[in-house]
Order: sequence, then structure tokens, then C-alpha cells
Amino acid sequence: MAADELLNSLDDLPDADRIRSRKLVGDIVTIVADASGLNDPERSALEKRLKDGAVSLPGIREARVALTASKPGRTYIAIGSGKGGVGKSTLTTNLAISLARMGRKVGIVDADIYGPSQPTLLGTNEKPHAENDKLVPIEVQGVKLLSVGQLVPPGQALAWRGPMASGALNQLVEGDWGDTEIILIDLPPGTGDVQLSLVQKSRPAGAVIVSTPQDLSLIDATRAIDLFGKTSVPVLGVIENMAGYQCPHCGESSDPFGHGGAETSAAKLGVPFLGRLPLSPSLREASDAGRPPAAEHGPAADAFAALARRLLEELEKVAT
Ligand SMILES: Nc1ncnc2c1ncn2[C@@H]1O[C@H](COP(=O)(O)OP(=O)(O)OP(=O)(O)O)[C@@H](O)[C@H]1O
Repeated sequence: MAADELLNSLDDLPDADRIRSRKLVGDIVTIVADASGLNDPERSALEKRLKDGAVSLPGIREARVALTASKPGRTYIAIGSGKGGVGKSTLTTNLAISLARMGRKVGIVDADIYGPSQPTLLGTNEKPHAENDKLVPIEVQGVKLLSVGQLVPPGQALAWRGPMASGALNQLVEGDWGDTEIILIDLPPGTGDVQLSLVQKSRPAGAVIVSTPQDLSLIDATRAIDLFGKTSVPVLGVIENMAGYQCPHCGESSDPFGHGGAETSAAKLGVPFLGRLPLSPSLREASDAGRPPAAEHGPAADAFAALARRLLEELEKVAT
């Protein structure tokens, strides 16, 4: 059966009126469905009916279902990576600031128990306080922040085991976020239980995967894409970081981690490519000093703004 015909046959499913978009890559279908007005058990039942219905059609081996409208008016976006050190936290900070500069009310949940770096990246050591048993995010550089790094001394979160880490991370997600519209969740690198539980609890509208261009990082990024697929969270796109290096002295360009690998992998996996950022010593220096380039003017701020715009474009596709 042709792909179009196959997608049209989804219209015969019992919950077809809730389907907002569908996409077929090979024999895997991704369905975005509107779950507004449903409580948690009803949402789970809808998800199951759509999945079961879709895989009962000939030609569909796997169905990934993303439900929208989990928390009205607020959108969570998970920022993940298969491995550490690829620049996930740096991108989260700067994307958040770019989105805030576009007029959005933005928050960051720094859930990276292995290296909560948002306070450093945003140049703050202010601690949040609690009100009515909820943590109240601090406000810094135009964004709100709750970080695991604000709750424990440096290095201590590492010792947390699954349920303890998940409990603490939920407190961050369920903080008193007020009128915040978009919350970026800086996930711990990798695809283990802590990530899985956090994604299941916060039910992000979508996920962004950060990868460097080289093979090993891409294999891990593919695992991260898989984690979101299994939890029915649409991947909004892949960002390639540390792609290409221009020597500040001689001006010659080189590709220490290869070039274009993340874009090729994204195309193969049928997920959008949001863009790339070069390896830039000035970005690292500014980040270490708590001066996110997205808050300033210049090519780096423009590059982050372009990524943020692409992110919003992809978000609109899954949210409508
Ligand atoms: N494009 C870039 N050019 C140069 N340095 C970068 C770039 N992106 C990130 N870095 C630097 O790489 C280091 C790791 O970045 P970051 O902490 O954002 O990665 P991460 O993926 O969040 O790692 P982890 O999850 O292990 O904390 C930092 O020192 C950061 O300043």
C-alpha cells in the first residue's frame, strides 16, 4: 500500500477526530493527537487505542503516539543527548534566552544530576525558596530557573539513586512556575531510568537532541531519539554542536569532530535538523563566565536566535 493510502487509512480509527498530524517513516508511524479534556487514565487509554489501531493496519510495524494539551498553557521541551559534554546545557541556556528575547515567558529546569551547570551558565548562585510546599524559581537574565544544583552542594547529586533522583527532579518540574509558557528541561545525558521517569512524568510536547558530528556521539544520539520514540514524545529536531572550527589566528577552517554527521543521521531517522553551531572558544569562555552569548548582540546571538525560531516552527507542527 502506498504511504498516502496507509496514512489515510488512519482516518478509520475510532479516535480519528483527535488526530492532528501523522507521519510515516518506513513502517513507523508517528501520530500527534489532541487529548484536551481527558484525565490521565483516559489519556493512557486513548494512546493505547491509537497505537493498537495503527499497528493493526497492514504495513505499520510500530506506532508512536504523542498527546498534546497535557498542561494547558504550558509547554515542556526536553533537551537531551546520548552522551555528556556535547553542549546540551550550553544550548539549553542560550535557547531559553533567545526564546525570552522573542517575547516568550521561559523557564529552565536543570535536571542534569551528573553536572547541573545552569547556575554557572547563567552566572547566579541565588537559591530558590519554597512557598506552599512548592519551589519558587529564581529569575535571572530574563528566564526562570530551578536547578538540581541549587538544592545540593556541587557533586552531591551524583550519589542519588533512581527513585531519590526522580523525586527531587519532580519537585523542580512541579515548582511554582506562574505564567511561564515554555519550560526547557536540561536532562541528564544518556537514556537511563532517571531520564525515562522524568520524561514520563513531565510529558514534554517535544524533545531536542544535541549531538556532536562524530560517529560515537551520533550512535548515542540515536539511542536518545529512540527513548523519546518509546515514550511517544515527538523529536522536534537535532542540533549539531561543535561542528567545524575556524582558527582565530590563521582563519583556516577544520572539522575536528567531522561535519554534517548529525544532519545526515537526522535525515536517515526521519527527524528534523534544526541547525549547527561551530566549535567556538569564545562561546566556551563566555559560558564559563556566566555570560550567555544569546543575551548579547552579534553572530553567536543570531545563531541561537535562528535555532530558537526553528524550534518554535517544529513545536507548532506538533502542537496544532
Ligand atoms: N560550540 C561550542 N564551542 C566550544 N565549546 C563549547 C561549545 N558548546 C559547548 N562547549 C563547551 O563544552 C563544555 C561542555 O558543554 P555543556 O556542559 O553544555 O555540555 P553537556 O552536554 O551539557 O554536558 P553534561 O551533560 O555532561 O553536563 C563546556 O565547557 C562548554 O562551554
